[in-house]
Amino acid sequence: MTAVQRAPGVPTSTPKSIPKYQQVAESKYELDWADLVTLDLSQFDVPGGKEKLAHQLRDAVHNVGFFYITNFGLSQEEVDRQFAIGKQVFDLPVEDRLKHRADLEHGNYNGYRPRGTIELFPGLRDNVEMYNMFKFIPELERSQVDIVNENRPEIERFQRHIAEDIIPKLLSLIAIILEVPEDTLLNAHKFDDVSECHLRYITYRARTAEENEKYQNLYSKGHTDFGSLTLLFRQPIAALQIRTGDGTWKWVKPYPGSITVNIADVLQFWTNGYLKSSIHRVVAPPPDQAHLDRLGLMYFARPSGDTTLKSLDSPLLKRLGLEGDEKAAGIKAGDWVKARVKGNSDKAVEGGLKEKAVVGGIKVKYYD
Ligand SMILES: O=C(O)CCC(=O)C(=O)O
Ligand SMILES: [Fe+2]
Repeated sequence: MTAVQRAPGVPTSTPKSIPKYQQVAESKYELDWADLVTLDLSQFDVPGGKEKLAHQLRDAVHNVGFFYITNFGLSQEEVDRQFAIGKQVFDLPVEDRLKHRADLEHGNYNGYRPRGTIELFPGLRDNVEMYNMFKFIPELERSQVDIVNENRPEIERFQRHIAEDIIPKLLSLIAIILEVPEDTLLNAHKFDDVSECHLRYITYRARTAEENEKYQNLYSKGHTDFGSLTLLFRQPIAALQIRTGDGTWKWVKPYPGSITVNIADVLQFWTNGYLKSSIHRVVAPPPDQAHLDRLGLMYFARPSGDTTLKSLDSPLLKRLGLEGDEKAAGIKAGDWVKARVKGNSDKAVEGGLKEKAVVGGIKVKYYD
């Protein structure tokens, strides 16, 4: 394993003990769940396994943009330790987190994003807080709350397993689908390269029934993610919904031992739309969970900042006639992500924002 880079002043003492995290029970409500495929990543290294997984994934990444993975090499105990650390971070007085606020105004997500940064409707702000930890490499070092410093080796091991094992497997499968050399996408996602990849602790503070009505039950507007792949560790509080081709919303069921994965913008650009950066939103949980603060754990994979959004040279895309629209070719992936982060600070408009210019004349859509 690569040596852990320690930031100056990071204590090396044994971390203080943290209460075990207890995941809540699933909702009893039978919701309109999305039907998503599950990839068993333990099959990746068996002979012929990759090809089978790629075959299984093809429709999901092209038409749906969401799927589950299982057997990804992290135990529920290791995952729950991250939830436990995340809980400690959000249990701190807000002033402690604010000392490590991300420079959102310049499109930088590294650090704490306070509640209320996004205006969902005019005068109505969000209930989301995030603590984003970029890769622990010297160029991306920043100050952190003590609880993160104290548990840094464990957080880094977790983050590295995702970045150096799970993400490469998924990117290889996508390369197989696109009929490009298996390391094509991987080469743009090296751990030591500067990128916006991050591990995120996130919490949605519960709202009252009156608040939910005012907000039309919306916690987070329908959006696409900015980078290449998003991993959402199992979250038993139902709230995530994906938008299907016919414009209806389906709930994402939290299956034990799974991670929900979605395709994000950069993969869509690289494939001229063949891979679907799919629209999702977060809404108030069903009545038996609506009173609970919803803690989440996510990983956002994003390519090296200096790669561009130019589409890949892929035999599959050629056969499908999906080359050509090169509006995005000159845009750097890092600039795209920064512009989208910055755009989150824009004011809400009366009647709902439907479309917003990001960079290079390219627009994204938003949904209530
Ligand atoms: O909290 C969730 O379930 C999804 C959050 C999300 O879509 C995001 O942070 O981009
Ligand atoms: Fe998202």
